[in-house]
Amino acid sequence: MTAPHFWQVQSGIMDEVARPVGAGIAESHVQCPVCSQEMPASAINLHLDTCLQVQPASGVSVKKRRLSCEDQVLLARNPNSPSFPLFQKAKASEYQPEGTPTTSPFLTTPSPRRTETAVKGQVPSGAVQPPKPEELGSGHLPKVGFQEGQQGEKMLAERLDGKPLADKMRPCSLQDYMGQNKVLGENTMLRTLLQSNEIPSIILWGPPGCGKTTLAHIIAKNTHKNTTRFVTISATSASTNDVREVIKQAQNEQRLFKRKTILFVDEIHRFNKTQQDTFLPHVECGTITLLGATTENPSFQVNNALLSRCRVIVLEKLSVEAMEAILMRAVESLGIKVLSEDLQPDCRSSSASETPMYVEQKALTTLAHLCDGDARTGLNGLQLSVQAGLATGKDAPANIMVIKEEHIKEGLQRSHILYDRAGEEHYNCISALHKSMRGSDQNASLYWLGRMLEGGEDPLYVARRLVRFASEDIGLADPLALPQAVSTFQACHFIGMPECEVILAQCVMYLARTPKSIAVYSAYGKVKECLKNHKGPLPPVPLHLRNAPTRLMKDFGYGKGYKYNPMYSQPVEQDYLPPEIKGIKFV
Ligand SMILES: Nc1ncnc2c1ncn2[C@@H]1O[C@H](COP(=O)(O)OP(=O)(O)OP(=O)(O)O)[C@@H](O)[C@H]1O
Ligand SMILES: [Zn+2]
Repeated sequence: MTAPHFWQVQSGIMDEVARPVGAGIAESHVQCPVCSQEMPASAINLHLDTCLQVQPASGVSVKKRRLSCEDQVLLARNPNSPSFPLFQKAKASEYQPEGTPTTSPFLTTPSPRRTETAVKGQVPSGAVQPPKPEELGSGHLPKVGFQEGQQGEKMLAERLDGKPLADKMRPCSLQDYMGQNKVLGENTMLRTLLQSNEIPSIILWGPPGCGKTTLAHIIAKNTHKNTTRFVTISATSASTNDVREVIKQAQNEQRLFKRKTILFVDEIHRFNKTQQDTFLPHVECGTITLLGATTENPSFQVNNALLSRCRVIVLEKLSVEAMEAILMRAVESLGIKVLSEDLQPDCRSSSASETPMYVEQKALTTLAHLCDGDARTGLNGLQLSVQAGLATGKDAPANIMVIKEEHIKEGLQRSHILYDRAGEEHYNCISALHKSMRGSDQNASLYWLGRMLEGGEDPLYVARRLVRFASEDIGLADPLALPQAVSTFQACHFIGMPECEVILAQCVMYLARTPKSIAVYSAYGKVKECLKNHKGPLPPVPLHLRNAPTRLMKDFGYGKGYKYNPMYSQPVEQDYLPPEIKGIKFV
């Protein structure tokens, strides 16, 4: 999630000051493994370059030095080294809010956002037009170009420093916004509205990294700059007071300057219903145009009154083609060349004056498939792979660096599978598993199990569901199912993931194959129904069914007339239900 820890205000007339909500966030610090010096995570790679040269390359121990010479070399050159990914990952996940001062040379070049004021008034109003070169936003990196060998590498490393690549590549115009044709294609409602400069309140609903935040920014950029201002808050960090403050400012702007406010609320589902209510009157009277983004089904998570005043736009996971286009644009911006399968890099021309890195077309395609429609995962995966490539160094004979499929796979961890343990996806998948087993489809059942486990689901959560299924859907058709499921639960409890996955798979297949019966489940349902619908006091337990452990109870007639079945050789005629409900059939 993009979830900025502060809110920022942008306006076409002037860039208003971004005000942090709560304490500002400090950049995380890491310790240099070579000299043990502490520094911001964004500075570690540059520092390592010099630090490794300054430290003597012998085995002699130096004060404060912790790693051997071999360790340093491994660390610097080998992406498989256990300590290697630490830095890369810390860098990739590290969040740098807009405007945070940074030492990265890349970010000290004027960013298009900062030059925004210079181009005000030139932005075509309304209509979606190709951006002019000077308007190209932060989504365009200056290309690395053809640099002298080592220097080219260094430049590339600098391009990757600071903010995650995904943030740097965020498109600023619909031109660079890939996919989502169902909602943005020709003659779609949204495109028409954008072209006519009519922005309604909108809730953007879609999986992580599909472009909700990006689209909101593009929409905001498309509106009349001098009649609208754009404010961003994130429901993960903003309080109700922050919301009130935004609304107050919006009212002032409306009153004093006749300017409307577009308020983008990221992860709007994180606001509770009362907080959502705060917007309501202001959305209704038009002081605020609300753009909300959510990964959760808005019909559960967003206030009904608010929902009825917004259009819900459903964004989908990005297609593989859209992902490829997004990756290609990033690769181009970084000055990395793409190697198609038949095209081998020319060793002679890849001398000192060439761009330092290539990426195999196949590797890009693999990445586009693996990131499961999440552009942020895709771009960050690319960033990790390039950084790994830079650390590995050039291939000796050809003297070039090539990012291959295996580097990509290494860069992406299993977390790429779209699975939200707390959210809707969690319920969708368990429901799909339950229904597949009920339908005796062992194939589909196994698939849904895999989706959950590979996505990081708690195996005990799945096991508990299997226990319930064994009774609810199988019951007496196969009374062995229940002990199977209970054993599965216990086994998962003993051994945990990943070993318990096959145990769960065994049980899932057993439950899918075995005969089903809901007789017990529905019979018990009838009993509950009967109890719920009973009018007046519940009938007393018939005296003959009561136990009579004391003299007094016997005197009251407890147990009187009870026929003890084993004493009879014939079936016994005896009522076991109170007379009031005699004759009701549950089974
Ligand atoms: N349709 C797209 N076209 C081009 N780039 C995209 C697209 N969607 C996402 N991206 C890239 O992925 C990054 C993350 O996208 P964005 O923040 O818009 O996702 P999101 O849907 O808001 O995700 P989350 O719910 O996790 O906040 C962007 O910075 C951008 O670089
Ligand atoms: Zn150091």
